[in-house]
Amino acid sequence: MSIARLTDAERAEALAALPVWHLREDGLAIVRKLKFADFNAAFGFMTRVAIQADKVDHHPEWFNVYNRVEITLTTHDASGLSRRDVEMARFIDAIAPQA
Ligand SMILES: C[C@H](O)[C@H](O)[C@H]1CNC2=NC(N)=NC(=O)C2=N1
Repeated sequence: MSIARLTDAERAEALAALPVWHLREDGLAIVRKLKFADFNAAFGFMTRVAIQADKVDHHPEWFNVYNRVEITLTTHDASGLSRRDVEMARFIDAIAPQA
């Protein structure tokens, strides 16, 4: 099912409210890097994100090495950013350890 891509104004507003995320160079995704105490903490976090992702049918692109996780959010069905990315970013920020 298709979902609307954010307008430039909506994207700017969303990013202003997500200060720990940055816009990917092509403007089609947002990225956040996280660091945890160890692999167990990183993978525990990823598991919680995975359960939420499946629940809302919106899945992250991510990369993990030991205690580091890099998350990219984009909406494939919109070929860019949608409100689903913003909602997922908010969920991630809510469960991420404080920086
Ligand atoms: C069929 C299924 O609903 C879609 O393919 C969903 C699954 N998860 C998804 N995840 C992301 N990140 N973008 C999508 O467009 C997307 N679409």
